[in-house]
This record gives sequence, C-alpha cells and structure tokens, in this order.
Amino acid sequence: MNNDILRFATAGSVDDGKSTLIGRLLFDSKSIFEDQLDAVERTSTARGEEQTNLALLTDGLRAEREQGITIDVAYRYFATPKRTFIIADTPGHIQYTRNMVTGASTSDLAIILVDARKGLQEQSRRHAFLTTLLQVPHLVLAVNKMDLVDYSQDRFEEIKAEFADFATKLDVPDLTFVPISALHGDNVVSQSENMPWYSGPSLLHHLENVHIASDRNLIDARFPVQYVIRPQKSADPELHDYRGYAGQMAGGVLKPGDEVVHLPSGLTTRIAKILTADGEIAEAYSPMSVTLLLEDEIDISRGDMISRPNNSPAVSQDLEAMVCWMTDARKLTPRSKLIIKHTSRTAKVMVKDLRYRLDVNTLHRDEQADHLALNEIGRVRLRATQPLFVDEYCKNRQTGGFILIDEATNVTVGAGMVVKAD
Ligand SMILES: Nc1nc2c(ncn2[C@@H]2O[C@H](COP(=O)(O)OP(=O)(O)OP(=O)(O)O)[C@@H](O)[C@H]2O)c(=O)[nH]1
Repeated sequence: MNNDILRFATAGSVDDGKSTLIGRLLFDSKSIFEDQLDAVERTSTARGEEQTNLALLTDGLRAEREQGITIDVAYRYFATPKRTFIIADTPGHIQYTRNMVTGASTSDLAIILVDARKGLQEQSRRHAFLTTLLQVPHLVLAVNKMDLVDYSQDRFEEIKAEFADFATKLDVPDLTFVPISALHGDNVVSQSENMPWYSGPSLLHHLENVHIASDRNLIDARFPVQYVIRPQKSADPELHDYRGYAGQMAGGVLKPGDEVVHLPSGLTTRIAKILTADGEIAEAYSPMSVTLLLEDEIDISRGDMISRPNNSPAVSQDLEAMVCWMTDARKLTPRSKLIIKHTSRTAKVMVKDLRYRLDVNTLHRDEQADHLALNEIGRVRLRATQPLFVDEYCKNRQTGGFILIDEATNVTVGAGMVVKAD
C-alpha cells in the first residue's frame, strides 16, 4: 500500500536545468501539485487512499524538521494516478555534498542531470558517487538540453558510454539514461518526436513504473520503539487497558502470533495484536507506523528494538561508519564528543579515530587525515555510551544510518552509514 510513494532526489551542477525539469514535471503531468502538505492530504483523501499513507509521509518530514536540520533541501510533492512523488530538490551550487546526503538518504531514486553540451562534469561523478554511497537503489542520468545539440543521438551515446564506464567502478544497482529537453518538454512526460531514435520511456513514465517494492528489506524484522503507550484506566477495557509500543517498521514483516525478541533484554514473547489508526491489521512491514501489543509484560522503553529471536541486529557500542560532515562551525576529530541519533535511540558518542578521509573526486583515501571539515567524507570509528541495535547500512538503510548532533547547539553536524558494528 505504501509502494505508490516514490521519493526521489535531483542533482546536477548549476544551470544544468534542475528547476526547469521539476517545473516541467509538475506542469506537464497535469497533476494536482501543491507545496503544502495539507493539500496533498486533501488530494489523497479525495482519491480514497488509505490515511496511513499520508501519516507516514508527514511523519518522515516532521522527523527531519525536529532533528534541527538546517539544510536547504526543498521538498515538493506531486501526484499522478499511478504514484505520489516526493522530490528532494537539492541546490547544486554550494554545500552540494551536505545537501545531497540529506536529500538522497531517504530517496528511492536519484536523477543526475547533465548538460548535453558540456557532458559529464566533475560534479556529475561526485553526485553519482554519493548516490551509491547512500545506496539509493535507482539512478537516472538525464542528459538535458538535447535541443541545443540538435537532438543528436551520437552526443547522447557518447555521454552514456562515458558515464557507463565510470559507473562500473561504483557498483550502481540500477542505471537508466534518458535524453531530455526540460525546457521544451521532450521525453519528460511524453515521448519526444524530436528523438525518434530513442525507444526508452519518458522520464515520468520511468518514475511511475520503476519497481521499488523489492528494494525494501522484507526479511529482517526491525521495530525500533518510538513511544510506549501506557495502560490507562477506562470503562472500556478493549479501548484503553493495554500497554502498546508505537513506532515505524524499519524492516521485515511482523504478524500477530510471531515470536519476537526485545533488545537489549533478550527476552522473548509473542505479538498479540498490531494496531494502526484505522484499527487492527494482520501484518506490518516497512515503512508502516504501527502499535504492537505483546503477550507478556516486558520492561520496554523508547529506543529499544523488537526483532526476531534468530535474526537480530548487532547490539554494539562500537561502530565503524562512513560519515559525511555537515557543518563549518566545528570539525570532526578523534575524541570529538557528539550525540548520535540512531533509529529511535539517542546516545552520547565519542570519535575513537578517523581511519581515512575520502576524496570524492578521485576516490583516493587519505590515511594521514586528522579531521573532517564541512562536506568531507571519511571512515570513522565511534564508541557510544550505551548499546545501539545496528545493521550494516548496505543491509538496511534505516537501522544502518544515523545522524550526529552537536550537544551544545542541537544542530545536526553529520550523517553516517554503518560499515560494521563490533
Ligand atoms: N535550451 C535549453 N535550455 C534549458 C533547458 N533546461 C534548462 N534550460 C535553461 O538553462 C538555464 C538554467 O536552468 P535552471 O533550471 O535554472 O537550472 P538549475 O540547474 O535549476 O540551476 P540552479 O538552480 O542554479 O542549480 C535556464 O536559462 C533554463 O531556461 C533545456 O532543456 N534546453
């Protein structure tokens, strides 16, 4: 039911045509589009969609806002009869890395725009690298301004070959090339008559049909507890007399009757019921927001994890991760003390060491580096003051991702992807 939401990020150098493309998509798709979330909400209710869809959508965005992210990523929404789209529009000029990490970390797909006249730029490679680092499952290279190269197939093939060659170094999971003119609308929403040699889908057609359901991890059940709903005195015991655990599914599938394990206690019990705002349901999977009722009383708090007895995340205070540093107010150095926000758990963390800094242009590793500055990416070892329940980011972007917060200012200063927990 949630598969009809596609989150995508756009990236490109200045003037490659991102704003024009987004405008064109919104305009030509003749969809109901509004910047305001309440408008999306109205639309979706009118279309008879399930309410939970929207709750999820707003939850995600609200969570980002609450984390005090000061990054100027603009979210835009539009819908076609097939899907609802959330675009993370990341400004290309300054702060590209930080913006892109923020915008792309929750995206199903990224569009990298290239100006057909200029071809691949250093920034296109950097964006592609970040996309793979963030494990965005689908990548589209949109070769824009085809009108300015006479809709030349040769030019398109040239850029395509160059990028495909570079992409082999990156392990891009799914790569699609589309020749477009954002200004004139060629291949954006409908097939272009100016490029009869191109037989692939228009950009919107691809966005509407790209298969994302299987990108979600449906194997490893993960339920980070966000809130504990305590029993209340009520005349109607069915309604209020229970203890429930609310949160968002971060992987796998859970059903009533399933045996589950609570972390950190290691105690096991079974799921009694799964509730949503609309009532009881038979199964929960990512990214649904649900409340679990368990058969036994266990002492469970916010930040704990519910998973399956033979398939749990690592329970560890030590993490090794790729971190993107996002502030110029301070640097990341060994012994830096920070706050880590990982799933629904918040803990203090210390940087044990910086193993290397990565040059995102050359992919060179500088093992002598002693700090990370704004927009720099490096591999670090962290030690938290309490155990975290983590998976490797390549297995699960939710339980493998985290943000780092400056304690004094409460500002997000870094984003991380777990490489290993030990
Ligand atoms: N001829 C032609 N011009 C285009 C096309 N797409 C965009 N442009 C022009 O290129 C210029 C830059 O386009 P924008 O959409 O503002 O570029 P942007 O990537 O959003 O730029 P920033 O927001 O500064 O990063 C504008 O003058 C557009 O009209 C296209 O397909 N063909």
